[in-house]
Amino acid sequence: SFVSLRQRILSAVQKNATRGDPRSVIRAIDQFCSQKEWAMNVGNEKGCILDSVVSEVNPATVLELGTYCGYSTVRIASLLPPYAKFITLEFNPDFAAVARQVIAWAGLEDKVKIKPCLVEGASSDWIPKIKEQFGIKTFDLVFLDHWKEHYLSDTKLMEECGLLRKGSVLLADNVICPGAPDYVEYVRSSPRYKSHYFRSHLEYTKAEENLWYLGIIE
Ligand SMILES: O=C(NCCNC(=O)c1cc(-c2ccc(F)cc2)cc(O)c1O)c1cc(O)ncn1
Ligand SMILES: [Mg+2]
Repeated sequence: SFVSLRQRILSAVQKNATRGDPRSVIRAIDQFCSQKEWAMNVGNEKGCILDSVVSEVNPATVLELGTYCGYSTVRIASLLPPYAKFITLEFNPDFAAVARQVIAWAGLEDKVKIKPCLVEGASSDWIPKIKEQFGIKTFDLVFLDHWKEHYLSDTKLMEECGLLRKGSVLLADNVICPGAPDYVEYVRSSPRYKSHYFRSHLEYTKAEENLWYLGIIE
């Protein structure tokens, strides 16, 4: 019967990565997606930029919007300090099902140290509930990688829900391809944000892409 791309990615992880070794899970996905089939993981080039931002911010609270197969979830979770709280939201239940298994294979599900809490459902439904559900006041880091047309509305929603503070960092994937022009326009013209971008390429291709970094200054 037909095996979906997400299932083939999971099989590649289970076949080629070592249980409990997050780096081998990342390597297995990158090898599959560069040698066999393209998939919309953030990839290794942008992934190294993500790693450097996570290491610099050293966040106690992280929100990821758009889990997909859990590739960036594993990258982020493997760099977090033991006390960190990490929530990743995925709308698509099929993606979430694969991500749970990829995160478990990396050993991050079991580790007391970090338990990325994978929440299924629309970000706009979940964002207003996060404070009470997870006992989180504000996020030190938000990684936006979900529907590109929801970047702006979800950022405004996070502001309204008081989930962002002075010093919070937002990192957005795909501001060029597929693109989030309204989001870029809003944050660039807002006095609340100091923004700049990291030049990179669309995962597993040579197409120009940027990761858009936002520091909240007010
Ligand atoms: O979050 C959901 N989809 C993934 C968002 N991510 C993307 O769409 C995405 C796309 C691309 C991309 C780039 C070039 C190209 F030719 C095709 C796709 C790259 C990326 O790096 C992404 O991150 C989703 C799905 C659904 O059915 N319901 C609710 N949410
Ligand atoms: Mg992306």
